[in-house]
Amino acid sequence: MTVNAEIHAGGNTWRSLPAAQQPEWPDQEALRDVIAELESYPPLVFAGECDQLRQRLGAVARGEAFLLQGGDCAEAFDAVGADQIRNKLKTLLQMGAVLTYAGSVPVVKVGRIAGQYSKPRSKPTETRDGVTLPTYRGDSVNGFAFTPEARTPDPQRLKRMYQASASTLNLVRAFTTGGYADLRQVHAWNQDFVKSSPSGQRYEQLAREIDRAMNFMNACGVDPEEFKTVEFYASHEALVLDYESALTRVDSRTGQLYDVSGHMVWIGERTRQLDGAHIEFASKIRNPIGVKLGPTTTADEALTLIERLDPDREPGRLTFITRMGAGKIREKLPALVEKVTASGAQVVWVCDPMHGNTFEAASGHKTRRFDDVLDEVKGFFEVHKGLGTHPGGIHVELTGDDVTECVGGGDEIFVDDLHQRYETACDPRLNRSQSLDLAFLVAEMYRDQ
Ligand SMILES: O=C[C@H](O)[C@H](O)COP(=O)(O)O
Ligand SMILES: C=C(OP(=O)(O)O)C(=O)O
Ligand SMILES: [Mn+2]
Repeated sequence: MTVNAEIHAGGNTWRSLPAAQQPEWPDQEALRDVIAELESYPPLVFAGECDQLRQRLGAVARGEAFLLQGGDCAEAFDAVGADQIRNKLKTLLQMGAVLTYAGSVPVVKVGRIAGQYSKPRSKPTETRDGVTLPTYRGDSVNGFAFTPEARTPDPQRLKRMYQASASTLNLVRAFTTGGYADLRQVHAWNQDFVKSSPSGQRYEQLAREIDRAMNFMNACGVDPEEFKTVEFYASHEALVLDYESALTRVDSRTGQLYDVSGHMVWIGERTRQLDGAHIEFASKIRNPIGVKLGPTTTADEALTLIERLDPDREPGRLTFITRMGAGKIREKLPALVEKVTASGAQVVWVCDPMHGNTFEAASGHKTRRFDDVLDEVKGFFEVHKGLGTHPGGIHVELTGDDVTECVGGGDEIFVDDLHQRYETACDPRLNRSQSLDLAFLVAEMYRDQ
């Protein structure tokens, strides 16, 4: 074996360990063919970009920047269109502008985008009217329609995941470097929104202030081209390990392994077993890694995760994304933060205020209350303030479209409205107005910190 082949084999050590939440592909030979094809595809990201994001996250870990990570719960193949991608990006850029300006902090912008196609589920099957079928596991695995054909896992979908990720990332790169994301467009992102929404009007006020600040900087001689491009990164849950490891490559510069399916990947609450395949896989790659931590996480588990994933204690390598629920965060988070801090590790602490606050409305819709989301973020800030640690960022499920999936917000959505535009393939997302509301409130919390 050549040195590189040996190192690459290191990317497959997970295969001997139990892997939770993997699809039951009916045809193993078809799966092997797909993996071989994926292995021949070009990388979606460059390892150097992953390093750059790790450095940016290092600044977050040191308390010098804030992470904004957001996007769909589950991206869908039929939503890979210019309008949807632009709306999501625009929402994240607007939130980033609010946080940077009103929170006075550099914001590292990372989408749950261009790869967020695979879902862990709480049940393996779904029953409707006495018919039981495999549960929907994301467009990378099976179809959302409730038919035996759609719900049968099909490995060909992994190739569509790659293609959908590539198209999405291509447009995101075009927008963020080609002028659309130019800070001087700060008003243009809001044009369709300002009249119809209170948060849009509040944003417009802020955009005017940003304009004045930019005019001031121009007058001082700052080159306006400085504002032209935005650094934006792609992230997703590394769930289907056959896909992730097929896209894991040896970096020619360093000889190290990178998962080139996205800049950052995270391990979910349901797959973070210390002796499981997902943590093993993540331990072998150099990308920045996130791990979701739910309310049952013990401090010892968090410390072992650090040993496994960040043995060199490198700020920016490991992000803990806590998702405790509004009712539990104040009780559960302090012990984790205290013990991790005492161990000398410098992780990024991020609040996912979505996944601990999901409930089913009487109508049957899975939903979340904006006030619970906000309360969890508040609890997160309170805990970090109390301990003198840095509240490093937020991780949210959102979309740029005016959906009615979460209740509450300044432009209030009521439980009775949920059916109007409920479009998510999995979890309920904040719509654009709710996302902007959240950004303003988080900016205030950050400033008060
Ligand atoms: O983000 C995803 C969901 O939280 C996860 O798939 C669990 O959802 P479920 O309980 O509907 O399966
Ligand atoms: C499944 C998800 O989260 P968690 O692993 O925290 O439940 C998710 O982020 O969509
Ligand atoms: Mn989700």
